Amino acid sequence: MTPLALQNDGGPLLQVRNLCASIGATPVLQDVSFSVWPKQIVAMIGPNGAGKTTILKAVAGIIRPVHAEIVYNGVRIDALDVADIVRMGVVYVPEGMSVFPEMSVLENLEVGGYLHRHRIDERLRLVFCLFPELEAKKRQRAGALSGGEKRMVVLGRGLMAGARLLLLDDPFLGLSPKIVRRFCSAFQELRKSGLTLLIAGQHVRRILRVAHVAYLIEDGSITLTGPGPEILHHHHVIQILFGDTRDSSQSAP
Ligand SMILES: Nc1ncnc2c1ncn2[C@@H]1O[C@H](COP(=O)(O)OP(=O)(O)OP(=O)(O)O)[C@@H](O)[C@H]1O
Repeated sequence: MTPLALQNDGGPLLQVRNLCASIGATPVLQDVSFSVWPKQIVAMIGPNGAGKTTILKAVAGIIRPVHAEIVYNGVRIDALDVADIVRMGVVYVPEGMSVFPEMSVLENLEVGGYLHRHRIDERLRLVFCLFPELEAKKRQRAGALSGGEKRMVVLGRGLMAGARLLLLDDPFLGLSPKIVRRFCSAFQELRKSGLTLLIAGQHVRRILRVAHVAYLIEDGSITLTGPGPEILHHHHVIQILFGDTRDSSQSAP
């Protein structure tokens, strides 16, 4: 896999400071600050409704924060449009398996690359290298794919957009343990090739096992930070996310 170049001077790739966001009149995030370093896998975990998706969408420019300073690769992005943020390499990959069902797998992937048409072949090679089954089915209707394959297309579309920082919203939702393992390997491959991943979601054990750094979000604020495997064993995380006092690494998922 070809390494992807980034102009980073050794500092954080993404710095979010004092992010406050509301949905309608309801405050959802309060003073969220965190950093993501290049080639890291960073996790955002927390109970339902804690604000994980809102953080990803604010970074991607999909939700306009009430207040924030968001710096990506040395450039302030919190007032930019979504398309400009995508062009810089920050790509939000939504949860779910939404594909254009009547279009082919290849056409679905090409839709993701419309902002970077000149490097479409290189990105297709990356997607097909990660998920050879998509290459084998590239002329088939995307609507006929399995759930796991559709999820590969959704991630593939994000890669086709030229992602350097992938914002992955609940990437394991609805997937079998076998496909979850495939995606974990794909994430590690992407990281080795130079990408940085910010993963939010409910499959906490899976996510924390691959995360260099994890942030626990509760009621719109960061309440705990640490290396992924350490957070997995933290008594507060076990209590609020697993609802018991057993060692969280021992049970599925
Ligand atoms: N479209 C919306 N309209 C109204 N409230 C919303 C909307 N989207 C999110 N919210 C509220 O914002 C808060 C944060 O939601 P968010 O989706 O960021 O949480 P989350 O941590 O990603 O949750 P989950 O793990 O359940 O996806 C929740 O209280 C939610 O009810």
